[in-house]
Amino acid sequence: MSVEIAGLTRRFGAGRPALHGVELLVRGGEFVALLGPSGSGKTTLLRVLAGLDVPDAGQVRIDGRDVAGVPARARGIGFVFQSYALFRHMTVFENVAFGLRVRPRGARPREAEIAARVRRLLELVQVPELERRYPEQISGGQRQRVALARALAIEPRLLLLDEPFGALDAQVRKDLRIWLRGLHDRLGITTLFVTHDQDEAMAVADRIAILREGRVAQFDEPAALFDRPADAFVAGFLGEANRLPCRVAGGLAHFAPLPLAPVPAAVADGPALAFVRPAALVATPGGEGVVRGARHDGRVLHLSVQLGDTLLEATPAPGWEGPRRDDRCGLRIASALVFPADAAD
Ligand SMILES: Nc1ncnc2c1ncn2[C@@H]1O[C@H](COP(=O)(O)OP(=O)(O)OP(=O)(O)O)[C@@H](O)[C@H]1O
Repeated sequence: MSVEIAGLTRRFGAGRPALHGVELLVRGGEFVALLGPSGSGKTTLLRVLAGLDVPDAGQVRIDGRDVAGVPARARGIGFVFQSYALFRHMTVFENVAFGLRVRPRGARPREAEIAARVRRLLELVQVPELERRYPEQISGGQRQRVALARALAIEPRLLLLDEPFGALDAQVRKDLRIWLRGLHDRLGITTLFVTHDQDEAMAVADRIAILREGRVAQFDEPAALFDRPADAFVAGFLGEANRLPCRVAGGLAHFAPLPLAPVPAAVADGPALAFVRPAALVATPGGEGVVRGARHDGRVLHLSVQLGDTLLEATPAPGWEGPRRDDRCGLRIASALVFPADAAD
């Protein structure tokens, strides 16, 4: 089911709106992550989509239909919010059955059908043996699976997940996100997923919407966001990057007084800011830099290099075996993302 969001604005009192003209077009069956700094409006956006909050302006269309005035329960949306924990006084079974039991009489399935559907869902989320337990008797990861089963019980057309794995440790999170993506692919439900975790967003989403101060800064595939950020905010927000003030003249960014060769820059002449990923800052033996730290992450070696007063994250050139602390080195920029300084943060 597609989701079209146009000009969506939500204010809470005076000051900057929580949502400030959000535009987003999510295709049916897509898995979209919403990523952004704290307070950028991610949760507010999900709440408005779910019908739990009302926008001051703008439109939400689900499968082409304007949902303004449609109450949450009638929207056919499943959600897993951190704040919507499982009901503690209900068993796992009753938690999952809840969404079906509260339906109006005419739309409510018969008891045998509810039971069959709950068991199918518990199989689907791989916790069929837990149906008689209470939430406090199962693990955090199992609770999240049950919460998801509860959200899926109403056969939603759209699934909204707000940091569903937030409280879990790193390995469980990883396992669950892979599993969630597989589940999404099997069921084909359009999914919007809020996360703080860039790696998580990159790993699960078809496309990522980067939110900033209540607006969508960029909405694109993970690799495109990384390689072709729309602005300095996105370039600095996603992944690691060295930020190097520079001056652009005639299509080249110059880094004086730092001893770095100029690089091509497609921006107007004037002060600018270059973002250089550590992998694109190549260190070679001998030169004006000094290796201050070397760290292996199991795959590649990361160097901290002091150049003048600046500490930069770099990568040794192929063939430079085992650079050590206090070694001298030179640096070469293999590629940079350059933005005019006045537009940069
Ligand atoms: N009920 C509310 N009353 C007043 N202000 C609110 C309310 N809900 C959200 N806000 C404000 O709206 C802005 C956006 O909040 P929101 O929770 O949507 O951000 P977020 O991106 O989800 O943040 P986080 O990553 O920290 O969860 C924040 O400045 C927040 O303080």
